[in-house]
Amino acid sequence: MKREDVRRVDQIAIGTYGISGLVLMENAGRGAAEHIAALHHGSGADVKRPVCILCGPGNNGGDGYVIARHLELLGFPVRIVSLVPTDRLTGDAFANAAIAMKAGLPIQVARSAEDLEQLLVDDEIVVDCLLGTGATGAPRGLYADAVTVANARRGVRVAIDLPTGLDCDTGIPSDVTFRADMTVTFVAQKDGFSNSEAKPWLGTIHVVGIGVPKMLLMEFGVA
Ligand SMILES: NC(=O)C1=CN([C@@H]2O[C@H](COP(=O)(O)OP(=O)(O)OC[C@H]3O[C@@H](n4cnc5c(N)ncnc54)[C@H](OP(=O)(O)O)[C@@H]3O)[C@@H](O)[C@H]2O)[C@H](O)CC1
Ligand SMILES: [K+]
Repeated sequence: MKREDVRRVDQIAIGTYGISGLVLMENAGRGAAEHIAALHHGSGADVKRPVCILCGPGNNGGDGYVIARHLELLGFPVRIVSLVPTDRLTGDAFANAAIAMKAGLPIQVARSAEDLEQLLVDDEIVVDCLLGTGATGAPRGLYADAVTVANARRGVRVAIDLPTGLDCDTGIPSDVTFRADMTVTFVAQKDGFSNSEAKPWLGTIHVVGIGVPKMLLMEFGVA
């Protein structure tokens, strides 16, 4: 699907079908958490690798707060690094950040590249909830820093909905693009994911359904 179509599906699911955006976000985050947890089984060790979730200013970041809550339930040590103060979040993202805060999930705010250098460490699962379908152009400022630092760390990288920096309609990566080992994308594959240029940045792709009715998916030709 094209970026604007998947955003339209989101709006219709909420506006016409009456599904709460919180329900869509919960389905997205829970589905993503289950794929991240499945990464662990291969290692055999019963110690679960710590997970660091990088959250941006929008609903892609909002997914990260849901992912954190579900991964904690699955036994993973989780922490959230937000690139914005949580009171800057709005809507469903703010709602889930507030739940995460009340639930005692560790949240740190990164305000500079230096902060990010200290906050991101090796041997973690790093989850990219920085920018999703709301991104326009190459990652700017602190978002570019976060991608650069995350790519430099030794660990497993997971992109949520799309790797920050990758244009999901064309598959063309920016100079600074999150190099994911796995991408969990919502509703349907994004058209750009079929571009071979995108492969090094996507890793293994999983599509997670978020409860959008089949009738609506059929209208957009994805069911
Ligand atoms: N049906 C679905 O697919 C669902 C998707 N979900 C998730 O929601 C995101 C889309 O969320 P949205 O809030 O629309 O957008 P983002 O989270 O991607 O954030 C975009 C904001 O980030 C700023 N921005 C945009 N481009 C850049 C850039 N190049 N560099 C830095 N910052 C950027 C911008 O904020 P401003 O204040 O600067 O305008 C954008 O507003 C989707 O991807 C899914 O993960 C739902 O959770 C479930 C349903
Ligand atoms: K992302």
